[in-house]
Amino acid sequence: MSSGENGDREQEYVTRLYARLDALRGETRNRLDQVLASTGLGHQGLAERDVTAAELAGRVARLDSVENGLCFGRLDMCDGERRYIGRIGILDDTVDYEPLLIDWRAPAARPFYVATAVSTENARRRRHIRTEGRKVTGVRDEEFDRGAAELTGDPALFDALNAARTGRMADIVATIQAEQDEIIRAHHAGVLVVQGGPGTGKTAVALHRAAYLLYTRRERLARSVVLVVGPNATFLRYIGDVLPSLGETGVLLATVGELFPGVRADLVEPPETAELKGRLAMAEVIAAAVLDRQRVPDEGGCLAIEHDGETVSLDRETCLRVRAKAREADLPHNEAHPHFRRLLIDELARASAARYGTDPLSGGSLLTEADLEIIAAELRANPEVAAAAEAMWPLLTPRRLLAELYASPRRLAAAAPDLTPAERAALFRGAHRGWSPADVPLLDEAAELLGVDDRADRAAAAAEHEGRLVLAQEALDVAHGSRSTDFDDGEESELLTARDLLDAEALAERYQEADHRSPAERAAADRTWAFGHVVVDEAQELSPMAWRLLMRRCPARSMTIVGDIAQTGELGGAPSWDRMLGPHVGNRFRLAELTVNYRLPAEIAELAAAVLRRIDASRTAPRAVRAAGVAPWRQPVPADELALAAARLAARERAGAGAGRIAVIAPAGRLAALGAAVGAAAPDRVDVLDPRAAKGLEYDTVIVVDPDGIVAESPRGLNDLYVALTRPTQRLAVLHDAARRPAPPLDAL
Ligand SMILES: Nc1ncnc2c1ncn2[C@@H]1O[C@H](COP(=O)(O)OP(=O)(O)OP(=O)(O)O)[C@@H](O)[C@H]1O
Repeated sequence: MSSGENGDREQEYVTRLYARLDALRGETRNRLDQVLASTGLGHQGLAERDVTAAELAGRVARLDSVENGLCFGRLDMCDGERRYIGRIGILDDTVDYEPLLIDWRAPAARPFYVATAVSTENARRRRHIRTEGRKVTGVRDEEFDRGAAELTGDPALFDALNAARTGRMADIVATIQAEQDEIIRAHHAGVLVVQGGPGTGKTAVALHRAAYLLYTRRERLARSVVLVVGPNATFLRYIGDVLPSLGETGVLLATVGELFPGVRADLVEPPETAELKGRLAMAEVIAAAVLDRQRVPDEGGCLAIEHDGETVSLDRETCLRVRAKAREADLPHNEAHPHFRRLLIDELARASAARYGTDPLSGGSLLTEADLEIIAAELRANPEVAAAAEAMWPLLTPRRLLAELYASPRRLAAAAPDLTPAERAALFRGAHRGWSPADVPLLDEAAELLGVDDRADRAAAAAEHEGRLVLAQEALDVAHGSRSTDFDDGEESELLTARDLLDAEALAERYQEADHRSPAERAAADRTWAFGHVVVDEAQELSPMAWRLLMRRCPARSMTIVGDIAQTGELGGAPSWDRMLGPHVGNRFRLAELTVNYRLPAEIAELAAAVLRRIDASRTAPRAVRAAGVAPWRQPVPADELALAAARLAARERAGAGAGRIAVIAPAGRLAALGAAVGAAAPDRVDVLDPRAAKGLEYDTVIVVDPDGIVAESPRGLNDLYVALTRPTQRLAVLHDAARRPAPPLDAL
């Protein structure tokens, strides 16, 4: 990129933009201070103040977040118009509010991403402006009338692709490519699936699409929140800077395991158990487990209650009838409990009436409806009746249901008759040891079927309100008691006191703390939150049960789903998009494809493509846009020296990689030894991980240790190897046991 005269001129413009940005920040902060300081508002006024304050605080955060790379491009249109393109839109307050800077998401910015010499979109020139801090460091032009640079000749893109990795994903707003732009701005309102090989920018595109949707539908999405789902916490940390750098902070990033408020899903369990729990059949198991908790006396048994010195009993058939009637209401289990209890008491009352009040002559009842009601009222107060109702139709939390299911071979057998004994044994857990990520969709399923038992919450809320009333009354009494008594006759009645204006109820409302959490925080704490849009990354890994949970979180089915079927590593993951999404949206999803590999240099991409052919000969590998000049290499090492050799190589690569980052990717079984060796030789900027943890991440150099071990370690081992080989942006080394050549195609290195 050159700077020179153009650079000086752009520097002037950019300086002006930053001056305007500073002024906007100052104005917005002042308004926020004023709003926060406003007093004397009624209850309604306070609520409105909080909304305005949250809106202004969001605007301040947005203005602060765009400091770096505020302006990165300019479009010169054929009619002489100039458009500066940047992270946000800024208007000129001195001249008719002309746009000084156009938000990259605005329609007017689109030609910057899609114009070519063939289709110029009325643009004459595209200018890339590079800045460091507030200083313009380079300017480069593409003149469309002279033939715009091909993709392979775009230096702004190559600078970004060749830059050393920092361990945090960066936004690509200055270099979005046309096929990516089309997906980011897609009008499709429903489910959009983005399929693409590794390094095609799926994650980048999905995050920029979230930012785009927030821009175009801010009013609605800011309130209903965008949820971004990723495979693990490391990945979410890796992508965590992208949306804030685009000025979007009100987004919730979470793994599926984090989507059941109050549950920490940190239990590690065998992949086979996770796969089993992810099967669609588990929905039926949970439903059967709920029904199994609605108990009646065993064959030949009966329900017997001591009441009023007598035993009142219901036989099994009557209990079955009561249960069937309660089920007919088709309510969630907990919500049906009061109904069941009412029906049970009615039957007990009838049985009791039959004992006390049968006419010896006619056999009919001697008791009136009113008598029956009295007996029922007595039964309602009888603790034995309450205990029987609880035993037959217990109020259950999802956690209790699942923990007691896992803990009981009898319950497992009753709820999961179609599972094999070995599968049921895999679900069995003698003692409760916490929850795994695969348990979360099951807890969610249970929550749906059980319904909310919010009696405790309601009682707590009532107690709190009561407490506020007492406080308010005391406050009013103090105000009344401390009023001036120095009145002339008749004067007192002319003066209004706090008591005249307010009653305790109204004052209590004012004491009620406003909910100061952001919409994203509130969404995170609410299992029933309906997100406005859901982005799912590495979507191929999700189990059918996880999809059920996600679909519940997004009733509007406004979703961007990105992934690569060829990278599926989880046993319960997707074999195809149709199979995965069919049960939820049929064929009502749009499939878009990304075909260019921005991560891998051509030399490594070629090797990865050979592995892909072995996974599925019908799949086409994405085309690489650049060469690194370094062919991947293979190093045979005696088996017992693999860890040491990998550590030495990592240290050497680290010394040569500048500020870059290195990964050692190996079978899970080797991680402990490798971690120790690498930790001693090259403690920082080197990660040691298995392919599953490496999913979605990227490094300047990758050292794959024991590739055959990776393949052997899981039924989807070849997919895992594919993931490992597709993580580097520059260099790839393969270390293997010297006693054997690795399996093809790595043997050809
Ligand atoms: N238009 C672009 N400009 C600059 N960099 C880009 C562009 N598109 C993608 N990249 C970079 O390419 C790399 C790969 O992108 P990303 O991680 O989004 O790919 P992916 O398809 O999600 O890969 P995987 O399937 O391996 O997770 C990232 O460093 C990303 O920033």
